[in-house]
Amino acid sequence: MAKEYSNGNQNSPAARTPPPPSPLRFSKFFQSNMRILITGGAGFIGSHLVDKLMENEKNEVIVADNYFTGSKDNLKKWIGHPRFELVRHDVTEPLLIEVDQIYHLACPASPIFYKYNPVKTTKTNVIGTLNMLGLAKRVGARILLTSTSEVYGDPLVHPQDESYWGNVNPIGVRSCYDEGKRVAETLMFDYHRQHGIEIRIARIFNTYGPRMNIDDGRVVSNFIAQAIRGLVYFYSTYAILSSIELFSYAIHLCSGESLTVQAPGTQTRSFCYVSDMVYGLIRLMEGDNTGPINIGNPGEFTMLELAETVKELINPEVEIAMVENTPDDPRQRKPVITKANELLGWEPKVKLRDGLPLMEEDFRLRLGVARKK
Ligand SMILES: NC(=O)c1ccc[n+]([C@@H]2O[C@H](COP(=O)([O-])OP(=O)(O)OC[C@H]3O[C@@H](n4cnc5c(N)ncnc54)[C@H](O)[C@@H]3O)[C@@H](O)[C@H]2O)c1
Ligand SMILES: O=c1ccn([C@@H]2O[C@H](COP(=O)(O)OP(=O)(O)O[C@H]3OC[C@@H](O)[C@H](O)[C@H]3O)[C@@H](O)[C@H]2O)c(=O)[nH]1
Repeated sequence: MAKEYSNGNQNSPAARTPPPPSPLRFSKFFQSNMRILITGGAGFIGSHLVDKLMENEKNEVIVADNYFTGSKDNLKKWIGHPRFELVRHDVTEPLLIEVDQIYHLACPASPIFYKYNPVKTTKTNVIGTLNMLGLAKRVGARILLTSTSEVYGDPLVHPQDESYWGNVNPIGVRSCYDEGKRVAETLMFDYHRQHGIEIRIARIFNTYGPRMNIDDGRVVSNFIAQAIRGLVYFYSTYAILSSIELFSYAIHLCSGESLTVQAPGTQTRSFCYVSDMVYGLIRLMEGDNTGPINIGNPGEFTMLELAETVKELINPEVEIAMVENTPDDPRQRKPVITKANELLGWEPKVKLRDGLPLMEEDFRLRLGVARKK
């Protein structure tokens, strides 16, 4: 008698049994426990996150980046590693891969770069985040968005905790970034509520450290590069033309390598060292809370105080110059980190005075300027 069910019958129990796993499942080839996508992983924070995640041998890391502000150089130690893949990809286009977690960082972070092509910045934040949420939905991945303190705009509440809704100009030159990130947060929560996607949102405050672009334009990288370049110009000229040192000093003053404090200089920021940031992001991804959660260092400094600190630590000779500011510059920023502390067991460890010299070393190497004995 013919078998009642055959494999060809789509309604048979046999046909409904899932197929056995690939015979390569237990082969000698590497099988990771966790495949992690990092968009924007060739950038400053992203590349440090790659370093940390690659330390775990059970992780396989894929970076997707269009290299607008990032660089393969930041990842050179991983290129060719069997657990690492680097893909040139713009997140405004869909990406079809299979991953377990997505750290979605892709977006220029420095004001001069995000203002360079504001329409593209909005597209990156909105379409890019939609695409990554679509990917998370298709494969059931958990997704973390690196949002920003800029969602608080020019805050009327100080310090800022996560319940504050912000004071953002919707039509200003910074809006592509600020409003772009606010929409990205909205999309994250709507995908969470509507489709059950597992989301995590970090609100990052000004972060600094090695590998920032030397011409990034943000305040810490500007001041460190200016202090080092100021030194090289002064000392090299001094060494060669010691008899006319006054002349060389005059040239040094005219060389533009003063610390450019944008007026009024009393505006404040809180600076987080990059290793603290990366640890916070991983704690958030691995914990149970959706966020948004502030991740930043609550130490608060005026830009004049920052300039004085850089001057003292790196180049006591360098001048401080007051220059014109840009529109909509927030007057104050300081995170409340109670949520990060209580929910993630996280707090920053590196003080500004300890982090600046670590960054100085990296900038000296890249600028080819040794510390003067
Ligand atoms: N560094 C900070 O102080 C800070 C503060 C708040 C939020 N953030 C957020 O953290 C993330 C990383 O910041 P960062 O300081 O490392 O900046 P970064 O500019 O060094 O890195 C951003 C990366 O994203 C890539 N990128 C930009 N647009 C892309 C696109 N359309 N498709 C694919 N890749 C793209 C860039 O090439 C770069 O590698 C950003 O989302 C930023 O908004 C950073
Ligand atoms: O050379 C400079 C550069 C900047 N500044 C001042 O330094 C302060 C900080 O400016 P930055 O360019 O470093 O960045 P901001 O803190 O304004 O925003 C940054 O932090 C939040 C992130 O989301 C963004 O990555 C970035 O926009 C501003 O008040 C600015 O006027 C200077 O005084 N001199």
